[in-house]
Amino acid sequence: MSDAYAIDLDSFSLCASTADLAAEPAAREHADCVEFRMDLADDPLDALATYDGDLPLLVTNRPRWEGGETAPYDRLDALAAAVEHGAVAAVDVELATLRGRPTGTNEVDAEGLVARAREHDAAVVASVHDFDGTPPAATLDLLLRAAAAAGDVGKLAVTARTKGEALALLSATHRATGRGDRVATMAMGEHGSHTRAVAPVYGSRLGYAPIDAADATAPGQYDLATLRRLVDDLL
Ligand SMILES: O=C1C[C@@](O)(C(=O)O)C[C@@H](O)[C@@H]1O
Repeated sequence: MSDAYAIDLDSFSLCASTADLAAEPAAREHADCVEFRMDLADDPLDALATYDGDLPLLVTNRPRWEGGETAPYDRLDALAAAVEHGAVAAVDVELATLRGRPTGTNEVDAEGLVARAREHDAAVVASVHDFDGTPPAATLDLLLRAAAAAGDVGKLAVTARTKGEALALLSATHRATGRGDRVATMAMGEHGSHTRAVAPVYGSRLGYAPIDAADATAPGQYDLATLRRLVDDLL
């Protein structure tokens, strides 16, 4: 990564989530970075090769087993190639991968990917997603602690089936920040939308929003301009 493209993980950064890097100019007004969803793009490495936008990139290549679209066979290799790009400031790696989930035919394993990221000064976002619900408080604490230890920031996206579950995620975020863990949190789904605006108040370092609401990459996301306004009003 070149210094011009750093993402500040010591304060809140808002990522415009997109599968189309050509949309970056439209994100500049409100976003601090772009989450490039490589798994949703047609030729992600080609798109990266020609990227010359202003915003730093966080690259994500989500496998199907964690709610994404990538077939597992080449996804870590593609991420390892991506972190060599000067605009890539961070890479998302699932905690399950970092914990040794088999990586199949990839030449690069999780350790190799992290080493490649380090070589190129790209931060590692260790991520956990629960698309079914929100685990009990003790599990939220364990997951956040483990994710924060495994990456430069530990990200936890759960699904809030009730407002109470959304509140449980906010409380876990508050506890994690209190014990010094660098985390990013959000509750997916209708009951969790407000956590995207409020979690940064409790220390969440990353938020995600589509430039247009129609292109949401997760349930319950606000569009980019709305989340920027809400977060800025609260922080
Ligand atoms: O992991 C995340 C968080 C997210 O799922 C969300 O709920 O905003 C959106 C994804 O694009 C991103 O990779």
